[in-house]
Amino acid sequence: MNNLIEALDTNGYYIWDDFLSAEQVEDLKACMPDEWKKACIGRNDEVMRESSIRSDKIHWLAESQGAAVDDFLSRMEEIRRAANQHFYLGLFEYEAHFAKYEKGDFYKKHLDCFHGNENRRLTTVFYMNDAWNKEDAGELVVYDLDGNIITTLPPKSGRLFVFLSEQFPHEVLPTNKPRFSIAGWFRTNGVTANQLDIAQ
Ligand SMILES: O=C(O)CCC(=O)C(=O)O
Ligand SMILES: [Fe+2]
Repeated sequence: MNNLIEALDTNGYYIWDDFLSAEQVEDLKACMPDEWKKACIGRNDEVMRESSIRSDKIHWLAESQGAAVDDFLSRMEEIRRAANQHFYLGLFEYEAHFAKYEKGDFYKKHLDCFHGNENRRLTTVFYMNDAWNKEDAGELVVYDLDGNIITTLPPKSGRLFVFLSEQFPHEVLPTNKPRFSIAGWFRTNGVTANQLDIAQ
């Protein structure tokens, strides 16, 4: 946890390898649904099924989806507390979804705090893909606000990537095989009536 806080302070992001064990990853994958929804982009009142921007499918995390999900959410709660304690970020909510990218799926360059999601402050992406090889592609490419590439991350099992949502545009390159992850966001305030989370 100290490494995370230090790296966020210095660089604004942190790559936490082996955040969960292989066994824990398997338990989490077992909590994934049989049915997935096409991911959306846009404000709640003008939700676009914009398959030219992203083509993954998602399923929101909630309580009672299994012990592994509960454990994952409590680990995120620890991160939330530590971030608040050190940075006074005032984060008080975490929302997250499983994401499934099938062969050819991608998510073009974007910031996570776009229209209607301005209160997303800290992003987490957790990967659940065993034996990921270079030819499998599907890397996360992370940029700074000037457009320079900061890092290119294979979606390696057990890896948690944490970054300040407003500072790092990023994209998921088309994957050559099924790619599973949990993307999540710590927010600064609650969801209001006319500004429900947009990605459904
Ligand atoms: O899966 C990833 O590597 C990142 C996903 C992402 O950028 C998002 O869901 O906003
Ligand atoms: Fe994103």
